This record gives sequence, structure tokens and C-alpha cells, in this order.
Amino acid sequence: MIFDSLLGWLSSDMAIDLGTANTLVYVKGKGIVLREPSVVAVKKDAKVQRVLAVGKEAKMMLGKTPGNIVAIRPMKDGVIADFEVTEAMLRYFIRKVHNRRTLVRPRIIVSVPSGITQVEKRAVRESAESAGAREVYLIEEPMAAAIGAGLPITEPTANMVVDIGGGTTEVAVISLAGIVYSKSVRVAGDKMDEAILQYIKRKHNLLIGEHSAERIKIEIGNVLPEPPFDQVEIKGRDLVSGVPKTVTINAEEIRDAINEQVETIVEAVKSALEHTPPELSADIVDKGIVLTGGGALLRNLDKLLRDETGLPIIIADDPLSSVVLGSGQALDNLNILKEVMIA
Ligand SMILES: Nc1ncnc2c1ncn2[C@@H]1O[C@H](COP(=O)(O)OP(=O)(O)OP(=O)(O)O)[C@@H](O)[C@H]1O
Repeated sequence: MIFDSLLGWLSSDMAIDLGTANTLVYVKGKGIVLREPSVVAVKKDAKVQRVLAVGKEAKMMLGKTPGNIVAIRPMKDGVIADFEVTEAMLRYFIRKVHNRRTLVRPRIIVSVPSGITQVEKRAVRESAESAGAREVYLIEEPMAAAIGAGLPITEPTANMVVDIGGGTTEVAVISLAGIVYSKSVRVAGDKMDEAILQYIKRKHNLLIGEHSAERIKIEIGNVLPEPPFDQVEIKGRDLVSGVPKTVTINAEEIRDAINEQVETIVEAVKSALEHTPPELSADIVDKGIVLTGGGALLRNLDKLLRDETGLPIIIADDPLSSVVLGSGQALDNLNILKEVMIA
């Protein structure tokens, strides 16, 4: 019986939020011990590929590497896009958490987007196992996010959570420790960055990298900007002359640039509301919708969702950590894990 093997968990056991943008690790009894971008810099010589840097150090190299070095983001749209590199990244993070001591192989809880395929689930399990896990348990991200945000998921009442990450936006209605309805769209922070990059290219003939696009979004991104608009100077390469140049961009332009992605997220929320059984809808009217994930920090997204749905919208206390905090609670309290883990 699988639950028998839940006994005897060790202090080296951990919960990992293997995100498209960031990877977070929670160690049993200790809390969050690692928070790094999901980026790996790899050097390719002849046929051999060597990992040069992982996490923050590798993210600094994005878009700045010479020919034989590539900075790779091995997760795309919430799932593993490059199996080997994901495994190398996980191995690095697990060893870092353990201070490179070789301990008993840990049991690991990994959160995955809701509705991922069996093949994608197997890829996550296998990559965690080859990176050193003894056993791997999976939890759906919106469930983990809801637990991490402190929602009473085991009660017979609706909890609605919208987790906006780098690769996916997950909308879910949870009651009695089960997901009553969920919708996962592969539109979130990364697609916004891409849209900003394309907008600046089109409108200002300026080429910028994805790292700069993300920085602009975080600095002045706002879904309901008002004059005087915040603005930021950006440097890039002029498409026509080929030389470096600087332009000033304002928040209204960025709203325009990411409008389509924001609309997709709003529509996903509305569609979830339409598919929620009436008894549970009544609970949502009272309790509202909780936003988690880095995208919850996009300025005024909560206000826009409130305008569009007429419901109370609450941003979780620490939206970037909700998922790993929820998986961490399942690690600390195995009764929760038994209820929410998926096959
Ligand atoms: N202040 C901010 N304003 C807008 N977006 C932000 C802000 N801070 C972080 N983000 C965005 O949040 C995203 C990362 O969020 P998070 O770490 O929750 O995602 P993830 O778990 O790695 O992704 P996924 O759940 O899709 O696998 C990035 O796109 C980042 O640019």
C-alpha cells in the first residue's frame, strides 16, 4: 500500500516548486531554503555539454552568451521542455540544499500544472528520480497554491484560486480537498514578456532581450494605468541602423502590449466561474478569488478582475511562494499529502 511508504520521512525530504520562471525548495521542518531562476548555462564543446552555471548566475547570462555557451530555460509553458537540462538543474539544487553532503536520497514532492499529460508527469517523476530522489509525489499547482495561501481546502466550501506563473495560469475551484473545476492556460508572465519585446520591436524599431522585457513589465507594468504614466528608459539595438540606442517607454504602451495576454487570463477566470456548480458559486461570492504566483503582482490586475467579475479579489500574502509553501505543508503534514497527491 502506497501510504505505508509515507511513514518514516526524513529531515532531508523536500518539496520543490519546479516552475517555468523560478524553482523553490522547501525542506521538511526548515521552510523555504532555496529560490532561484529556472535557468541553466551550458557550454557545448564538440558533442560534450557541460553545465557552467545554474540559477541566478545563469539568468544573468541570458541573451549575453558567446556562440558555444547557451543559457537554457528547461521548463516551458509549465512543463519540462528539455529533460536532460531539467535533471541537471534539479541535481544541482538538491545538492546545494544539502550542502553537497551525500545523504540518504530524499523523498520529494513536486508540484505540477493541473491537467498535464501522463507523459509530462512521467517526465517530472523521472527527472526528479535521476536527480537523486528516492520517491516522488506529485501535487497539482493550484491545490498547492491554495494550501500555501492558507485556504481551508478540506472544508465543504468553495475556494477559488488563480495562480499566474511564468508559463501557465491555473484557475481552480477546490472543495473537500478535491479540485471541482480547473482550467490551465499556457499564457502567463513569459508570454507577456514576449509581447513587450515584440511591441517594442514593432513600435520603436528596437531589439531588446527577454530579460529586459521582464524588467520593464515588473517596473512599470500596470493593467489600469492612469496619467501621469510611469516610464522607463530602455536600451537595445536599433533595427534599422544596427547601433545601440535608448528609448523611453510608458506604462500605457506596456498595457497595450500585454492586453491580449491579460484578456486571456480574465477570460479563463470568467469561464471557470461559468463552470462552477451553483452551491459553490454562492461561496465564491462571499469569499472571493485568491491570486497567487508572480503574475498576481502585476499592478491593478486585482482591480481589473474585480471590475470584470464583481467579486472580491485577494492577493495572497507572498504570491511567489504560495505553491512551495503549500507543498511544504503537505511535507510537514502527511495527512494533507494523502488527501491531495495525484497518481
Ligand atoms: N512585480 C511583478 N509584476 C509583474 N509580474 C511579476 C512580478 N514579479 C514577478 N512577476 C512575474 O511572475 C512570473 C514568475 O512567477 P512564478 O515564480 O510564480 O512562476 P513559476 O512558478 O516559475 O511559473 P509556472 O507556475 O508557470 O511554472 C514571471 O513571469 C515574472 O516576470
